[in-house]
Amino acid sequence: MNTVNTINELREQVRAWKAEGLTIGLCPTMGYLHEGHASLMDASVRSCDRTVASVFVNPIQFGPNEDLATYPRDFESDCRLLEAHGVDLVFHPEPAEMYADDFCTFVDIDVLSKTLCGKTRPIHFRGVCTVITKLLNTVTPDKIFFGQKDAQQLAIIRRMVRDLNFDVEVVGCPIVREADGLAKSSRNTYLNPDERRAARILSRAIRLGQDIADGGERRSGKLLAAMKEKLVSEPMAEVEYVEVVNGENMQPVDTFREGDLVAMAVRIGGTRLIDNFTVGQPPIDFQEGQSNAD
Ligand SMILES: Nc1ncnc2c1ncn2[C@@H]1O[C@H](COP(=O)(O)OP(=O)(O)OP(=O)(O)O)[C@@H](O)[C@H]1O
Ligand SMILES: CC(C)(CO)[C@@H](O)C(=O)[O-]
Ligand code: BAL
Repeated sequence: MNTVNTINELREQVRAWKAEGLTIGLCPTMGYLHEGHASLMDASVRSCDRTVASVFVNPIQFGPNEDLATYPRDFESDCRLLEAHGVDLVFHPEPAEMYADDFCTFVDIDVLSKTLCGKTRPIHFRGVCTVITKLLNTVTPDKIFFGQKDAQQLAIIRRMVRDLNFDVEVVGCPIVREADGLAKSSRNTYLNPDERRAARILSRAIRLGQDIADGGERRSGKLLAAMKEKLVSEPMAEVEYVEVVNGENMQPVDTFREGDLVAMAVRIGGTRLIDNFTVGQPPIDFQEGQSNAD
């Protein structure tokens, strides 16, 4: 596995592979990798001849009061995971390589970025769309892989690719969870043991929502009321939002149907966690009694 730090080196490697007729998969990440990220690498390695992973904590997608400075980083451990999962090339640029001092071109997306996480993170998706555009223009992959954990991000990238005619297939990968149901996330490392236990409430509320939807309920208000009640039963949980939105345009719906998205952001202590399910997906599985939080 090779590591490159510059756009030019990345382009050079990609050109050589393309000259050989090889297909390329791209997995963008912010590092501090776990099995959720590994599932994207595995999907790419299975279906593309070569896999590129990027490890870059993208400063322009963080708001002024967010955790850019403290975001966890461990590039050596990331490389071990990437190599073990068959990644061919890691792109690990410095911020200055991606954003020159006079950088002033952004890719912004309307409508889909105004709901859910976009309400409290108003510049976030502009930062994501801009960095993904730069990566797509450099790597020109056949496929790009994203996790369903960041469901709004995935919907936004699908729309950006469609609206701007990028010649790439966007592949969404299922949420990978801990044994006790918590969605794997780099930010889980911020949780102290009590908070980690409290964080189980997100997946419990997801499972409750799935059971209610599977039981035939179609009124968003009823579903959300039950999920909120479950979430606030955990004293450490502070609900930012729980919403039901159309699975494609991310706009709220009063009555939901298969393919719609039920998404939440919840603070546990100081840590903001997200989770979601798509209506019609099989119920999530977790072990009630046994937990790696204990
Ligand atoms: N548990 C997971 N299951 C599946 N995909 C995941 C999971 N966690 C992250 N991903 C995906 O990995 C990619 C990179 O995500 P990122 O580096 O932000 O990791 P993260 O663990 O989600 O970190 P954060 O703490 O920022 O939420 C994204 O496409 C994201 O959806
Ligand atoms: C897609 C991404 C790597 C862009 O910086 C980031 O938003 C993430 O890790 O989900
Ligand atoms: N996975 C989303 C990256 C972020 O929260 O900035």
